[in-house]
Amino acid sequence: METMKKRHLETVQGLEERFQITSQKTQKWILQKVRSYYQKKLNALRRILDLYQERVEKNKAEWETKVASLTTQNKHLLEEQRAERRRSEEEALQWQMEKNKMLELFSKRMDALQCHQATTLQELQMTRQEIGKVQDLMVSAQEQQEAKEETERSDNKDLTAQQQAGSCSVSDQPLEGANARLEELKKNLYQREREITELLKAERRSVPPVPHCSVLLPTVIHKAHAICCSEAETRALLDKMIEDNQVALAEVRDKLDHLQNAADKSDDREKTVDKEWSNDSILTILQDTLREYEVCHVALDCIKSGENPVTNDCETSEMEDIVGRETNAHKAKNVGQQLLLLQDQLKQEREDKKKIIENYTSERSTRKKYYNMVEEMKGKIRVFCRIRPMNQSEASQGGVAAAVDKLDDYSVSVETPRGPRDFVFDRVFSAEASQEDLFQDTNRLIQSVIDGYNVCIFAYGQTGSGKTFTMVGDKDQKNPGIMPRSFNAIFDIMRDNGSKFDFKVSAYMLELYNDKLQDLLANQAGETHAQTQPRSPARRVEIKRNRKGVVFAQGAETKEASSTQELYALFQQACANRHIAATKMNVESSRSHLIVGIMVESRNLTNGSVSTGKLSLVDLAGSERAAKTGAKDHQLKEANSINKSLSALGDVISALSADLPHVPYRNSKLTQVMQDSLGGNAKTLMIVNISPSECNLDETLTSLIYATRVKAITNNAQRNVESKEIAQLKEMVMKLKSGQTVEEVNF
Ligand SMILES: Nc1ncnc2c1ncn2[C@@H]1O[C@H](COP(=O)(O)OP(=O)(O)OP(=O)(O)O)[C@@H](O)[C@H]1O
Repeated sequence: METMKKRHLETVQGLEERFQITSQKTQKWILQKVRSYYQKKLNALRRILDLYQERVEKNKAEWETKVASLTTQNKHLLEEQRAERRRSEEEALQWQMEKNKMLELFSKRMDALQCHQATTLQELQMTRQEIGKVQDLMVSAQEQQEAKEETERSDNKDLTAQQQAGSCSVSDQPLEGANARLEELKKNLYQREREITELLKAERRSVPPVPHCSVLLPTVIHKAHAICCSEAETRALLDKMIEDNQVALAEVRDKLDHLQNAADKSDDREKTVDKEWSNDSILTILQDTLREYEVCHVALDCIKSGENPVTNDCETSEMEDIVGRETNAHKAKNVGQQLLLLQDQLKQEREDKKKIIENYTSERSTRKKYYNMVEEMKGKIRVFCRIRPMNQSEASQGGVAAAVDKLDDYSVSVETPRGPRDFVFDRVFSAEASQEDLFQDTNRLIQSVIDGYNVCIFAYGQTGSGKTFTMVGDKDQKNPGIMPRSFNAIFDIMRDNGSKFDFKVSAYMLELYNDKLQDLLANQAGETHAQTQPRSPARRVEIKRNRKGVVFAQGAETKEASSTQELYALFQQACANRHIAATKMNVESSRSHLIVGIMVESRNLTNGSVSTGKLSLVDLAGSERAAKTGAKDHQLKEANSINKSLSALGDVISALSADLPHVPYRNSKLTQVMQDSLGGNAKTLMIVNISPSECNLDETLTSLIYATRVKAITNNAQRNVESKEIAQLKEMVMKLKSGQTVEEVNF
């Protein structure tokens, strides 16, 4: 038992020892396992941490670059903002200066007006004095007449009926003349008084404590008009007075002769003292009246012609001759002095008027300039009008007198059977204006193209009115038009900005002939066509619009040009391919619409942004009547197609100017081509060309009405500019589309 117990204990001990050994081993193993598990986990976590750290580092670096680029951009923006502020301050200063100038002009004009008012008052005073004198004269004449009649009745009752009648009518006549003159003078006086009251009222009404040009200008213009009108009225009155005076003078002379004859005869027959006295007194009255009329006549003539009045010895003696007697010399001198005064006043008034007109014209120009600027800012299409010189055929048909007249830089007047009709445009160019003059006002738009705007310049007008001359120039290019001048201007501006921008110029040139778009650059250079024969079909050209609404010609050959010469060579190639033919109205009539598109891409070297401007230059074919141009067969077809497209253009213009919801752009290819220029996002300039001749009056009026409607259309010009990143992405897309490989780009 003891042995069994001992063995059992030994076994238990052994088991316990084995268990301990096993459990120690297991524990170690488990510990090892756990350790290696956690070690692995730790390693994995370390790797993840490393990765995260790597990423954080990378992100940090990226953010730092971004922050750096944003800081630079911000710096640029701040600089730009500062420059902008400086510019606007300068502009504000300029505006202020202009405003001050206008105020100064206004105050000068007010002075002139006040001067005019003072002169008019003086004139009134003198007219009153004159009326007083005439009234005195009338009273004394009437008294003399009554006294004479009294004497005649009592002392000389046997005077012949004929003599009585003669003397009566003779003595009544001057009174009637004087009465009429008095009435006229009174009328004149009342009118001047009314004018002055009105002027004073207007002045009181229109002068606010701090005058504002826009409020004052209409009043000033109104006053200037009123002065012009009053001057014209005064002239008319003066003419009438001279006329009446002449009639009265002739009548008095006749009567005087008649009376003298009668007196001579009666002298022979009956030489009674009473009769002599009577005839003498009548003669004296008549002679005095005659003298007065003569003096009046000379005075009126002097006033009218603006000559010096009778003041020096020689002239005084002339006056004395007119007056005829020593006793009247004194009177004549008085009249001479009055005339001198009147002359001075008249001279002063003329000078005032001249000044007012000058001020008015300069102010009108300034006003129009600012008005145009505001209109341009609003996005209004600008319209210039150009009058062509009269050609030989017009001169032979309707004479050299023009039916169209340039009133000033902004208005043109057309003489219609119903009277003159005026049209106002952004600029009006007369027949004498040179190509240079016209382009000076167009140049600003070329800068806009470089800045990334879409610009369209097109010429419109009847056939032979000078569209091609304006857009292209003459045949031998002695007077180049807008197109070649624009090419020069583009490259000039590019040269000036070469240090800040990288430029790329490309162009397409199309013609719209018989409602088909033809690519004028698709043919080989130098290849010319039989001018009226249709060309072999080239690649199909279609008009498309991009997402921004900018029109482009899909399928048209777009060629790059690196200099004016290269661009001009392309243009010459296009012109050589154009359809031109002789018509009755024009020996070189364009039978198609010419469309030149020049794209200018400018990459800003500082911030990498890219802007793309497009200049569309359009020389439209002329509207024409078959009867006038003598079109037949295929020329008639061409003319119909031209008129159809122009009528579609007219419909688009009508819809846009009337703000209709639907604009029928799709009715013609021409309107599709010009969609972004009319009511689109382009800055547009229309040049309406007109003939000066009366024989083209209907067409001229139609063109001007058409152009006036275009003036009402508003575009929404926007810059086409993209950031560096977008430009790069676009470039990549283009390369990928054309199958090229692209390098990875870090933004
Ligand atoms: N301002 C101008 N000064 C001198 N000559 C001019 C002027 N405008 C036009 N001409 C001349 O008048 C003629 C007709 O002009 P042009 O060919 O430019 O007319 P058009 O309007 O283009 O006609 P079409 O619509 O038929 O093509 C040309 O000989 C041209 O040289």
